[in-house]
Amino acid sequence: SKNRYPPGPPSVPGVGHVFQVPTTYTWRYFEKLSLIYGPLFRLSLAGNDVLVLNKSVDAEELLGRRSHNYSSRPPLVYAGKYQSNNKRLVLLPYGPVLKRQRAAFHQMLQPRVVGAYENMQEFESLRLLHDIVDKPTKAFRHSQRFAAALVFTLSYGRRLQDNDNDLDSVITVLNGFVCDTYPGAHLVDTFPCLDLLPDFLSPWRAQARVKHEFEMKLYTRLVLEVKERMDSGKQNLECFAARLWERQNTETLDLEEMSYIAGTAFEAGTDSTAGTIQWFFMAMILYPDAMHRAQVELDSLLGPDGQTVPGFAHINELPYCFALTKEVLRWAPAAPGGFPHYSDADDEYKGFKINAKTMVIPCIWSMHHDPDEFPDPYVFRPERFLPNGGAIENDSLTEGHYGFGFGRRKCPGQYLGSKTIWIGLTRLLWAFDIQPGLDKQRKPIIISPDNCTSGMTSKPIDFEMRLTPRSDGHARTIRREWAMIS
Ligand code: HEM
Repeated sequence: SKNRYPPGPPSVPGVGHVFQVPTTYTWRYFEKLSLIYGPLFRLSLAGNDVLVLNKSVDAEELLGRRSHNYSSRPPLVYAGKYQSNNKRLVLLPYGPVLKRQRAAFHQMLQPRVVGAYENMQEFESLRLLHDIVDKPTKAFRHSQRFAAALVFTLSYGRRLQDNDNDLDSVITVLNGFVCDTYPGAHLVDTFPCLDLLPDFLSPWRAQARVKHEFEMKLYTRLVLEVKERMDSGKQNLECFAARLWERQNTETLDLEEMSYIAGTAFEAGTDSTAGTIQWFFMAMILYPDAMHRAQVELDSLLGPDGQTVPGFAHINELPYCFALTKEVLRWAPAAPGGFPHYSDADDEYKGFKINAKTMVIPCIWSMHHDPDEFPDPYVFRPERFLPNGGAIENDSLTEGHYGFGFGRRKCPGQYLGSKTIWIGLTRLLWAFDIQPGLDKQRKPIIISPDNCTSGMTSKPIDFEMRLTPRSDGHARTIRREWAMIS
């Protein structure tokens, strides 16, 4: 029948599944439902249709091949209208503003261009190693700084200051934003009629506006600083914000939009990249055999004495490190619940009706733990990505998993992000033995991937670990190389 909808759990008249869908760790709930109702199921949030996709074939078909219909985002009153003044790329509906902003991203982040950032990635990853040699207990913080420093330089054409004020500010923005955008986080997003209530009955509105002002102050200051440096003519600035100022002559980008475009690169690139590195630390503690195999590969190429730091020049000769990077992106996707897409028109798929204005959630967690596609999906096993007799040159860090999303909304930072992860992980594996922290009885502290944050992105909650240089030679090389370039 034309009116047959995908299956789903029984719902309550009027509100649908509003009170059944948890507001945290939703991907785990979706995975459970998919075992009962199948890979494609439907929920209703107070009359708004939600379609959850748990198999990659369905996501590739709907969000990929039918992307003309599934490339919008569900309207968010709190985070979209009030917090972002409808200008933040990641929440924009499909249309001319989104296309303009994505074109700006594409100019800076397309595969042809990202090769030019390798020096910067090698520089910052050496700093990461040096920071850890200096203060090994702060590895989480160092990995956050590593991720942020790269996108900061790319966005604003200068290095992130050592006092880290800008890093702290963007982390404050992000910690709020990844929760505020989560489906069900704010009642007004489920019941938009609440936006009709006056301010004195809607304290959330003032709260969202305060957040807007905070992030505007930060992002506007940063793009205006770039303009000042351009006007002073002292530097030939090669950065995202400078390109945006140049485009202003031909396009109508207002200051707020420019601030959000550059700021989005800073925030989107920091959170997901740092989170992935933190998941890597956990994987190495839980699966030490994978770490040792990668170290054997590195030592047989570069020698065991730690005299040569691996770099992009070695990427094709380190297939296991390449596969390990992909396995981290699969095993613990940075955005496990996926970013919701939104349909524009009615559609039919596999005999099911999909209404216009359906929120379509590609549950990356379920797809990456689908045993038909990834046998033993909960086990961390880089071997599953080892090129089968083929050469690594023909492989890609962004293919074979769904960590960067789908279709026309697929992550524009995927090429930069995946290479940042590769250089970060490969150098960490070369430099350190990563082991669990010890409790008071000197027994290894047990850690679990279940102990993670919940929001649009997810990362492990900070845990104790020991990072020890693999030899004095490794530590000496890191100090020497850093002294030479810093
Ligand atoms: C390991 C690193 C990264 C991961 C795992 C990741 C993952 C994702 C995912 C899953 C999406 C949603 C795609 C969809 O809607 O289907 C996304 C969107 C986005 N990412 Fe990334 N990302 C990473 C790094 C970056 C970097 C480095 C940047 C920028 C410099 C970036 C900028 C963005 C932007 C702007 C969007 C929104 C795109 C849109 O709505 O059209 N990401 N990312």
